[in-house]
Amino acid sequence: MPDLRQERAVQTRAQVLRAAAEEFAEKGFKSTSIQDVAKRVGMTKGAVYFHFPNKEILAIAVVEAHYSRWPELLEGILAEGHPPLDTVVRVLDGAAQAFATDIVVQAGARLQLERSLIDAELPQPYVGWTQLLAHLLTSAREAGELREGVDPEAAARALVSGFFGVQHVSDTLTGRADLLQRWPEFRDLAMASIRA
Ligand SMILES: CCC[C@@H]1OCC(CO)=C1C(=O)O
Repeated sequence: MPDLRQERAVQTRAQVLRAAAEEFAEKGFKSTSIQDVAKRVGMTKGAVYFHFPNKEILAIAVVEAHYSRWPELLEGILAEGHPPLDTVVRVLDGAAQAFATDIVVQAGARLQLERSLIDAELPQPYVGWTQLLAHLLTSAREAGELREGVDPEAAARALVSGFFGVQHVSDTLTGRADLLQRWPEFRDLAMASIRA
């Protein structure tokens, strides 16, 4: 018999995390209180503190949930067996979709922007994406898909900066409403410059 109490606790933690993501995405770290999160999820403050002893720990959990999306996304695309450069495009298109629609991803991005205001050890931003793309772009070079002279590490850094900039500009100007139009504009330019 599965431990129903354990199952309940896992569900409650997930509900609190989502409510916190909605609050953080909307108002930012400083303007969000545990009380706001509790009210949003329809629980007592004590119930929230049981899962997350303070707001900093809650912010870390939201940022970690944000980053947990990417290995899942990559796994699904790798299973489809596309050539490496096509995989790069699909992974970044998937990330754009997530930034446009996933409140946990949006909250994680905002918390990372506010990291200097948060007294917590948040994961270092951008490095995970850079390593992921550098690995795929190295495979693309080995498969002859990259233009002569394109360095996979440099291209990975440029793609991460470009993607970050596009989603940030879109968020600032339209709350990411135009992200799925704006992202392909940059993507097509960038891919044309590195494709063999
Ligand atoms: C794929 C671009 C990188 C991505 O853009 C926003 C953000 C949030 O911190 C990112 C990260 O930390 O890697």
